[in-house]
Amino acid sequence: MKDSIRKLDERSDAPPLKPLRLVVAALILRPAEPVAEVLICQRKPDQPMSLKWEFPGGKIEAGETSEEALARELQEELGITATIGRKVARVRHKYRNGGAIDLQFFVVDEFSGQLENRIFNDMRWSPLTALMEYDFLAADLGLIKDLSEGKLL
Ligand SMILES: Nc1nc2c([nH]c(=O)n2[C@@H]2O[C@H](COP(=O)(O)OP(=O)(O)OP(=O)(O)O)[C@@H](O)[C@H]2O)c(=O)[nH]1
Repeated sequence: MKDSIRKLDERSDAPPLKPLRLVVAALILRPAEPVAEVLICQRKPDQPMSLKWEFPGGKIEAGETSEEALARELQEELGITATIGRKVARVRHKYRNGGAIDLQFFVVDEFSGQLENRIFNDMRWSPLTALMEYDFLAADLGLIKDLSEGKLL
């Protein structure tokens, strides 16, 4: 008993934990030969983790479902109205700055509106098999390996 109380006390000296950020991202697909293509986006030079590639999306806000949050983000970032499809992956990742994220990926193969780059440094369609050529955010690495090897879709 004494032991566990001491351990709790020790822990209270630690810096406060950063809250887990709940994030959703989209694999927007379009048919192509010989393999389907997915939309990838590059972060701006002045953002944290600058110039890394990621999938469009962002943080879930209070009161939103994952799908609602993703539809909102795609409207804000790309100007499209997307139909959010099935969830294909969920990963937890701790970045070195101490921030942890819980990231869910959904397929989108239907949207209306004209795709428009509103916030990214660059944006392009990549064949699934070419994804490993891009410098992606660390949390995405397992997913892009699976996608590039045809394991997930
Ligand atoms: N949209 C998106 N975010 C991702 C991916 N992978 C990944 O680690 N993230 C992280 O998830 C968070 C998404 O937050 P956000 O899009 O709302 O805002 P942000 O980049 O300005 O981040 P910040 O508010 O933490 O500075 C970021 O910290 C981003 O680095 C991904 O593939 N897509």
